[in-house]
Amino acid sequence: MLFHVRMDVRLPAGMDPDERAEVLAREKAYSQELQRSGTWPHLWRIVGEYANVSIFDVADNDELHDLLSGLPLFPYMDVSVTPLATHPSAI
Ligand SMILES: O=C(O)CC1=CCC(=O)O1
Repeated sequence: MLFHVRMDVRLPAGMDPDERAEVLAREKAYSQELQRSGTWPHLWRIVGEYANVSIFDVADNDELHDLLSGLPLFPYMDVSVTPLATHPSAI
């Protein structure tokens, strides 16, 4: 199943710089592992925003929820999920 996911990152302004760097490094490693496995086939920056749009390819809602809630940045993001179906005109 494919899902469109938008993530808006909202790190606290006063966050400790070392803690910020550490969580960002863990986020990068986590997302790159999922990208390599094909579970996260698209990850795009939204121009002018600290946000991304992503496509996830997972078995079901529960797998997506587990992956998203495991993101190191999950406590610092607003996440919006849109399930995708096949468009009848798609070729
Ligand atoms: O910077 C972001 O958009 C948040 C994020 C998701 C995966 C990643 O590596 O960073």
